[in-house]
Amino acid sequence: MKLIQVEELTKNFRQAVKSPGLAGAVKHLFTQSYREKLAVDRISFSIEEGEAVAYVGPNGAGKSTTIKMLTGILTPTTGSIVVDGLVPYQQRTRNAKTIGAVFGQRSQLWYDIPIIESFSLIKDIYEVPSDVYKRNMDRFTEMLGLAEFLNLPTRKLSLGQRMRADLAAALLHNPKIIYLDEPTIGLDISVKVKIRQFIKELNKEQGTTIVLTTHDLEDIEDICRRLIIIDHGRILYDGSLQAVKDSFARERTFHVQLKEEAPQLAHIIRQHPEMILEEQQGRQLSIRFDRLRFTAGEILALVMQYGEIIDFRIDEPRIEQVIRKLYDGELELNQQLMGAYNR
Ligand SMILES: Nc1ncnc2c1ncn2[C@@H]1O[C@H](COP(=O)(O)OP(=O)(O)OP(=O)(O)O)[C@@H](O)[C@H]1O
Repeated sequence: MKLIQVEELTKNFRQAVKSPGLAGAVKHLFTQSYREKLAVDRISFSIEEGEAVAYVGPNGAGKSTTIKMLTGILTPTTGSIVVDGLVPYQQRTRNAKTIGAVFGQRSQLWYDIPIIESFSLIKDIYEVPSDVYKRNMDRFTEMLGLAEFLNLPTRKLSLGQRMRADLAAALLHNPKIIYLDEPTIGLDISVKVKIRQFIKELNKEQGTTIVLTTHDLEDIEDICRRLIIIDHGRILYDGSLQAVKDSFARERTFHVQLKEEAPQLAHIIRQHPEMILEEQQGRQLSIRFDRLRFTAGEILALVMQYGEIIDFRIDEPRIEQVIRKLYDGELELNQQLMGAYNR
C-alpha cells in the first residue's frame, strides 16, 4: 500500500534581497526587492508502507523543504501530497497522529521539565492509551538506555541523551511514519550505532515507515534499501542503494599479508594491465581490481601461487565516495538503474 504519494510537488520561496551595509538596510526599508527561490521543483515519488528510504542531497538541495511539506509545516506552491489518505497541510492535526518527526538540530521536548514529564504531556496530547504508553516506555527505556536521565530536564542532557529522548518522544503514539532529519548529527560513534540499531528494529519489527535525511552516509547504508537523491530541487535518482553500488562501486581491494616477501608477485601485478598494486610494504600487499573482471577467488589463487598467505581482507568502496561523485555530476544515472522503484 502506498503510504506517501507526492506528485509534481513544487515550493517556491520569496527571498528578500538587501544591498550590503547600512545604506542597503535603510533602502530596503523603503523599497524592498525580492527574488524567487525554487527550493523544490516538480518532484514526484511514492513510498510504500514499511519502506526505509534515505532522502539525501548536498546542502541547500531541498531536503528539509520537502520534509516540511510532508509533515504539514509548509504549504506547497503547486503539486500534491497525500500521506495515509490525508493532505498534510490541510489536515495537520490528523496527520500529526500518523507521523512522528525528529529534527536533529532542535528538540521537541520542553526545555525545563524532566523528560518523563514531557513524555507524559505527549501521551495526553496524542491521547495515547495507558497500556500502549507503558509498553512503549518500557521498550524505549531499555533499547535507548533512557533510565539514567528520565528525571532530568532537557537542558541538562548531553546531545546524545537528548537525541535518544527525542526519538522516544516522537514514537510514543506509534506513528506509521517517522521522518528523521539528521538524527545522528554531532553524536559519537557509540550513540550513532545505538540509534541506527533502534531505527532498524523499528522498521523491521513494527513495520514503521522511515524517511531519513542525513549527511552521514553510514546511516543510509545501515538503515535504508532505497535511496532518493535530490539536488537543486530536482530528483537525480530514485532506486535501490544496491543498484547504485553494483553499478558504480565495482572496485574491490584485496589486502593480503604473506609469510615472506614475494617480489615476483608484486612484479606480476605491476605488469598486469587490469590490476593495480595499490600498496606494498614488505610482506603486505594491496591489490585493486574490478569485481566484474575478476572474482576474489581468482585473485586469491594468483597470490597463493607466489606466497603463503597469513591473512587477507577484501574492501568494498564506501557508498560515500559514490554519492559524492553523483552530487558532483561525475556519474551519470540511467533510467534502467532507477527502474525498480519508479513504476
Ligand atoms: N523559509 C525560507 N525562505 C526562503 N528560502 C528558503 C527557506 N527555506 C529554505 N530556503 C532555500 O531553499 C533552498 C533549499 O533549502 P533546504 O533547507 O530545503 O535544503 P536542504 O537540502 O535541507 O539543505 P541542508 O542540507 O543544508 O539542510 C535553499 O536555497 C534555501 O536557502
